[in-house]
Amino acid sequence: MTYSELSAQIFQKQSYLCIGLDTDPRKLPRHLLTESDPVFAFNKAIIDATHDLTVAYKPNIAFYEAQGPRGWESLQKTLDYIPNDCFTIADAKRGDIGNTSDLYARAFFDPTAAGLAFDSVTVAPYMGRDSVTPFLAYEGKWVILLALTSNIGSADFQRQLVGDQELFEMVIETARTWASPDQLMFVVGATQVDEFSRIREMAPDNFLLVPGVGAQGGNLEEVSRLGLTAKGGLLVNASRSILYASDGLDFAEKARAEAKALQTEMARQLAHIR
Ligand SMILES: O=c1ccn([C@@H]2O[C@H](COP(=O)(O)O)[C@@H](O)[C@H]2O)c(=O)[nH]1
Repeated sequence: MTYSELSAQIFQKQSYLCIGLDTDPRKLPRHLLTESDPVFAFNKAIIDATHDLTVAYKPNIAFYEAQGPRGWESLQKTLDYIPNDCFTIADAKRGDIGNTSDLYARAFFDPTAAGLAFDSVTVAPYMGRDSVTPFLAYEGKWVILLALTSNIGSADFQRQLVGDQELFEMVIETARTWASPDQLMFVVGATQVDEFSRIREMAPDNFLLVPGVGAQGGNLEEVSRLGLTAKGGLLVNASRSILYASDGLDFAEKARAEAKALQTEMARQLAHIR
């Protein structure tokens, strides 16, 4: 999906919601456990219940890898099931020396080489340019680079001064010379709202993937006020608060209600721009 297509989806659906498919087999409603693939059955029900309210789905790859080959199969089926009007994010946080990143990129971007067909993958910047550029070699595919993450440990390295900048600022400034906003987004935690204006100034056109509303307590209204652009420019993720709103027969209905509440607030915020 291109930048302008993603932007158009945001205004059409009045939503910049990204639903995180962090599907933990230990948290599935009991009635799904008799299905041949309970993880896929759960994801399918969540997608059916929410696809009109969300512009993106973000399976966190750890939840699938932890299931071995069966998990990869559930992931492939889930990806195939996501409607074409939704942007797809492999939240894998990859990045290694060039030839290894090349294979990571194939794994998430190249179905002709037995890989998956995601629109984007999250990448860690720590190993530098040659660890990131192999992902950018795929035209039309996106790198979502970790900049300022939502967790407490983000202070350990990302907030440290390198010269007169914090490390996350250097990541944003440098990575912007590697790719255009058509292929490069940044991860900025919703819990980092004090830094949002500064980040928006540094990356005025880049989409920001913002995890941390819902279970981590980030504030959607503030993130939106400081991060939205005339093109949208935000994908705000929620995972647990939507997926596990109920563990009963009504789980999909309750998930929709959670997604609807976020989308309603997003529509209200979108009315303030343009
Ligand atoms: O800084 C980051 C980067 C990634 N994540 C991921 O986003 C979701 C958040 O899940 P919630 O249940 O909505 O808290 C999860 O997959 C994380 O690995 C993040 O939280 N922060």
